[in-house]
Amino acid sequence: GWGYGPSNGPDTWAEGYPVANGPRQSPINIVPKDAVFDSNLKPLKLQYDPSDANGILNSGHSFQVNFVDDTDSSTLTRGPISGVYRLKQFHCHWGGSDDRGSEHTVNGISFPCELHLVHWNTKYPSFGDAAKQPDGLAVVGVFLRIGAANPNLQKVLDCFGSIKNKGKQRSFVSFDPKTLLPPSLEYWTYDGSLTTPPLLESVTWIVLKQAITMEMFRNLQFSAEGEGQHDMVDNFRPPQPLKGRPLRANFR
Ligand SMILES: NS(=O)(=O)c1ccc2o/c(=N\O)[nH]c2c1
Ligand SMILES: [Zn+2]
Repeated sequence: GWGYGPSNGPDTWAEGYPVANGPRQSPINIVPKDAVFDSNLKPLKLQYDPSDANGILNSGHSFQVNFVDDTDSSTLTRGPISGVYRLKQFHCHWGGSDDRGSEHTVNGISFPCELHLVHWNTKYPSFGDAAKQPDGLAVVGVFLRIGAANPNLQKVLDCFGSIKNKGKQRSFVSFDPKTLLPPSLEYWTYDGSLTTPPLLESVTWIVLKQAITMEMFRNLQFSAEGEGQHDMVDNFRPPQPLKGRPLRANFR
């Protein structure tokens, strides 16, 4: 299956997923001077219930913290979107060294890590259905830079010992993802896609301008137990062509 190695990485994905060359692919390189300030863009409204946290998994592509999403208890509203989007999961992408790892770049610069908070539009019956719609998903992207440990993110990283290998999962409860957000919620927004196969063009991207700090981790494996050591690093897709899409900002 697809991955991030030389034989199954991002440059090969178009073979199995032709949309990889589509008109609204993600991530992109963000050029702040090309962003258009839009005064109609509202502030983000994130309302999360920590009791919705429901386990942490090594998916073989990233770690993923899953949330119960059968009620409107953890939602994203306002911002560039209309309606109510439910939080389903968050995960990260990171590099094998501190000079790379994020999916979005800013003026061509990569961050060592990027956090994605994945939400789906409740006008559709499920995440799976929403993921097939042009307005189905909204992902909040947060850049992470090396610095002081974030005590809340540390709660996530402290689980990695028990989900080292692909397919491993363990309980993870009572966690508020809002604690992973920076003080400022100023954002860029554009229409894009999932950054992993199936690369569906269903994501309203909301990328925060301000980064949070973290102590870097690199102790997960792509491989299942007993399948050999394949360190989970460099699990990022490089920037894709903008193809004329507008990039908007809710700040000047
Ligand atoms: N990396 S990303 O664009 O945030 C993202 C979010 C949710 C996803 O679900 C996926 N397959 O079911 N891929 C995927 C990528
Ligand atoms: Zn992601």
